[in-house]
Amino acid sequence: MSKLLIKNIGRLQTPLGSCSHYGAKQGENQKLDQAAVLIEDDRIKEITSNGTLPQEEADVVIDAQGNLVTPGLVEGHTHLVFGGYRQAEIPLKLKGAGYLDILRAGGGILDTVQKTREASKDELYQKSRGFLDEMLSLGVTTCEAKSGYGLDLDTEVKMLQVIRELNDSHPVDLVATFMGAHAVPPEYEGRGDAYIDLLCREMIPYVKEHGLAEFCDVFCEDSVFDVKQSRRYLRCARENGLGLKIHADEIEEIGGSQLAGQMEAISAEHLIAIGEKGMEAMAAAKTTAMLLPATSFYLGKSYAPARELIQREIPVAIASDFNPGSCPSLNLQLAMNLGYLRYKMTPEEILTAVTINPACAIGRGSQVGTLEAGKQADLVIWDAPDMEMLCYRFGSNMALQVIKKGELV
Ligand SMILES: O=C(O)CC1=NCN=C1
Ligand SMILES: [Zn+2]
Repeated sequence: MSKLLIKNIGRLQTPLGSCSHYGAKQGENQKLDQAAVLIEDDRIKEITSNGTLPQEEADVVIDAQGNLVTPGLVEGHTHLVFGGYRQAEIPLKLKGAGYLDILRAGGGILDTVQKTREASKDELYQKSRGFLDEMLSLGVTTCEAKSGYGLDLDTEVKMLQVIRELNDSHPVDLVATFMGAHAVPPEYEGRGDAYIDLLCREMIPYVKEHGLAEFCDVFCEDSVFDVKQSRRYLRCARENGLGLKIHADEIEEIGGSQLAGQMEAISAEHLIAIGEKGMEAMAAAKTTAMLLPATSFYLGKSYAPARELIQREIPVAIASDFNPGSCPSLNLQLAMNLGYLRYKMTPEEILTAVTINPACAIGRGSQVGTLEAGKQADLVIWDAPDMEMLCYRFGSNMALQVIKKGELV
């Protein structure tokens, strides 16, 4: 049994509990000064404060040098696994082409689909492993990853197997989401309903039977999948015992966030264009709003109404949305900065939004997302005295040391 002590923690800041926080609770953090954490194997054993230390001896001692310590960051929304890149879209965007214009012209997601179908599993594995190494160095200790660049069974399975193999081999814990309804593949062009039939008849049952994903996600958007198609796909996911997520109201408001609330989806993602009815439905269902501010930044779009979502007592999470098309940045710290500067969330609300709330939105709220005895020992020692400094500084990696399952990584 190994024992690790982290001492001289100037400030230990964490949400508490295993449930998502909303409304006034979005900003509720425990703040302990002059703290210490005793870790036994991969679990937190004891937390002390005000200069006292745990009684038990430790094998290894880390001096946090008076810095801030928080839970490891939980990245709640990525398209981590993909072939190729889409840097060629930038000149088009800068000339005014919209995200959906590029998709309708057969580029965008479908460009990545072609490159992902062509890529070998090992090539995808190595590339994604490199991204995870970088995310870990930024303080991310748990990460959701979606499929959705295959749009045929073989390639979707290839992507989900890459996620499973990364989860087995990399320190970062991964949670897989099947997103076969990311776009209509070329071979089904103009036949979206028939593709939804294929997803429901063949792909979702296969994914469930082989334990390849815990959630299903759909891109409910103008010119992609409408509410009717999204509902049919999510009903099939629910019948197969998979959790429900939905890319909703990213570009146009077509009713995705309303559908999320009506179906009691665990989360709805993007919400830049969310309206009154969508907020009402999500508030009633306590569906988590997974906000993606770096995508707003990159697309030059407006920002989701985070303050109103908090006011409506909808749980708010913040994620990177790392993907080759609408957000080629995996930096969750940047998303935190944008949460401060553009969503006008407080540092406490932001900490909740990148720890316990995304942990709950990917089914890991009882294991990670807070620093408490019994939780998994995933922590970050920051080059900052407090959360205000962490949200204020941007462009640098502020993570000094990352502890994953009780080990310095
Ligand atoms: O464009 C992409 O590859 C990722 C994306 N899916 C839905 N919105 C963005
Ligand atoms: Zn996304």
